[in-house]
Amino acid sequence: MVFIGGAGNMAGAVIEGLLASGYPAERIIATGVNERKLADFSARTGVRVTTDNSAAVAEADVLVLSVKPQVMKDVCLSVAEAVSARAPLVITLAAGIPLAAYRRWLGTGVPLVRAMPNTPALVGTGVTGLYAAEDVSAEQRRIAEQLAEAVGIAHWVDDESGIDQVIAVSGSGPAYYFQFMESMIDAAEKAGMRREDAERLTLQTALGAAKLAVASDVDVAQLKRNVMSPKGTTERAIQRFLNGGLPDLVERAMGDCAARAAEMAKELDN
Ligand SMILES: NC(=O)C1=CN([C@@H]2O[C@H](COP(=O)(O)OP(=O)(O)OC[C@H]3O[C@@H](n4cnc5c(N)ncnc54)[C@H](O)[C@@H]3O)[C@@H](O)[C@H]2O)C=CC1
Ligand SMILES: O=C(O)[C@@H]1CCC=N1
Repeated sequence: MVFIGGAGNMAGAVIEGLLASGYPAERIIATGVNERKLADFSARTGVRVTTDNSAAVAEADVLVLSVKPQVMKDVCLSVAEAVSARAPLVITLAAGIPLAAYRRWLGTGVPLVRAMPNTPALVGTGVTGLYAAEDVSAEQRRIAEQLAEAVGIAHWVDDESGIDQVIAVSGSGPAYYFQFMESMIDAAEKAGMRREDAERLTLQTALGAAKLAVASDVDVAQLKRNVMSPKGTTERAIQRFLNGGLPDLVERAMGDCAARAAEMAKELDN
């Protein structure tokens, strides 16, 4: 399996998640532009690394594209010949680039899957949204799904636009929770707690809440009510969030996120 941009944040998280799930390091090649960064990544993970994208593609059965959207076109054009010659299953992780763009850049005969993972793949708790073009075989879909499931859960969408909804929920979602944790840590520190204590308590609380929600039969609204004693402390805090418009703010932020994905697609210069 070849990852173009393999030592980056997202591909690096997927690769490390794959290795932790038992995938052999010698079957992975990661490419990049920064030799030092690649050497560090190889030393840490044991995967093969190279700055030569086309040479790596020549060995690929599965090719994962994980460079920034802004450089994706140039990268695809530069490996198009190698991709046609090898005909690997191509899985792209990029936000905001429709499959139609890859067909223009790589040619029409290439089996294409869009995957939208998230960085908790690094610890095996990722979510990966998947969308396959019609000409992708059942076996190739299974390969993409296995890759996703090695690092967390997989979620297929029927329409390509569904990927933008996945971005708004789970692709970008970890950052929403990190923002919330950061705000809690800052507030606790301001109130007088030592920062390291504020971090420890905030992170364990986030972990506990997520674990409880996943393990529980009741929905999150009920779990919230279970913490709120009538006229108690939690009720006061939740009231502040509601008065401050948190639900509407979350809805608008997620709408902005999905809209940005659609906007990025329009910014492509073919
Ligand atoms: N970071 C995230 O949480 C998520 C990112 N994505 C997508 O993943 C893609 C990568 O994002 P990140 O990992 O965050 O960015 P990143 O900047 O951490 O990684 C991109 C990597 O590509 C390498 N690169 C740049 N030009 C190259 C070239 N010509 N050939 C080979 N490698 C090259 C860079 O050195 C870098 O290591 C983006 O398209 C993004 O939309 C998708 C889901 C979540
Ligand atoms: O912020 C971004 O554009 C990427 C896509 C999803 C998460 N990070």
